[in-house]
Amino acid sequence: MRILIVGAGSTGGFFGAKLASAGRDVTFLVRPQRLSQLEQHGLCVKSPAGDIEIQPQLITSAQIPGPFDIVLLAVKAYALDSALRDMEAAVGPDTVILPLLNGMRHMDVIAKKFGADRLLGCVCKVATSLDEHGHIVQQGTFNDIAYGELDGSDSARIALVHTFMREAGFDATTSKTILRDMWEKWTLLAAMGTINCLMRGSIGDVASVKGGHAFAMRAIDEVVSIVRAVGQEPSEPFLTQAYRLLTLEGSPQTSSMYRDLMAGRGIEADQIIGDLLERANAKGLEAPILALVYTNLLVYQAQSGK
Ligand SMILES: NC(=O)C1=CN([C@@H]2O[C@H](COP(=O)(O)OP(=O)(O)OC[C@H]3O[C@@H](n4cnc5c(N)ncnc54)[C@H](OP(=O)(O)O)[C@@H]3O)[C@@H](O)[C@H]2O)C=CC1
Ligand SMILES: CC(C)(CO)C(=O)C(=O)O
Repeated sequence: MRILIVGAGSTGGFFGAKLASAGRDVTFLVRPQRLSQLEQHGLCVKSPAGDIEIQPQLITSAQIPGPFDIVLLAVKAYALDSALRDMEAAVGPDTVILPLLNGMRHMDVIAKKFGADRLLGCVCKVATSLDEHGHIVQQGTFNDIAYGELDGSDSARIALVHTFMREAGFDATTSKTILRDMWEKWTLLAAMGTINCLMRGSIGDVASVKGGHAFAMRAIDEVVSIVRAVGQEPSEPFLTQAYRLLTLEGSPQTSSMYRDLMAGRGIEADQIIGDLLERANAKGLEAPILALVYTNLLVYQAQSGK
């Protein structure tokens, strides 16, 4: 089986480097700037679990040789439309597309472009960023990826994807509740992004100051009540863990959107916050904290031009 990873950034590069190190057939679809960076310096992952350095197989859009078995889509939401155009030649009748993107909006966009039958649900949990040399830097050691058919069924192709992904140096699981998993991940991320970006600090920074815990609780409550109304009911174990994680004193946890904001990079304000706010507004739900953080992020985007 062959996988094409679209985007050799912090998530695509991370999982791709692990898969390639485990001997899988991995090709990265990249754009010219990343191509020359990776050709010169290789693909490096700096991790507390051990560094990895590989010489990746790289192609640009014009060099796609034909359909791949799996396409792992690992671009930011604002780069989605152009990435879908660039990867067209890699998608054939039997290709399965696994998107690593956060949120839910991309699912409709991909299904519209390539058909829902080519799309699997997918969630990844890893904390990675690119440093100034283009190296992937992992915070913490968690590195989970889960995937499943959108209708929760068992299928031959899920079994094949799992055979390819498992035992490659990260935690790979199949899920029969992948849509709920994606909504839960979005819940976690929207709440975490709100706490980090509005308060400009890690979960622990916010939890340790007067009023910080109460603010975090209000932000989580708001996101959870919206998700209950517009998405899928989160499970009790997820909620227990989310409230604990997002109010934990001493926790250095930050969301990737916050890390991007602090580094002056582009952010996924629309995909992670705006889309949820829009869904809440469409149902006539109050969402004062989401509205506040969304405006805050739009100001950052307007000021930075990102
Ligand atoms: N980082 C994290 O900790 C986590 C991120 N996520 C989600 O994963 C998704 C990807 O994020 P992340 O990996 O961090 O993003 P990065 O910005 O680190 O990487 C995205 C990569 O996509 C490349 N790219 C963009 N457009 C194209 C294209 N048309 N063809 C080829 N390559 C392209 C960019 O390359 P170029 O240099 O050419 O711009 C860049 O290297 C996001 O939705 C994010 O929310 C999910 C879990 C954790
Ligand atoms: C799991 C988590 C919160 C880790 O950073 C993430 O997915 C993200 O930040 O995008």
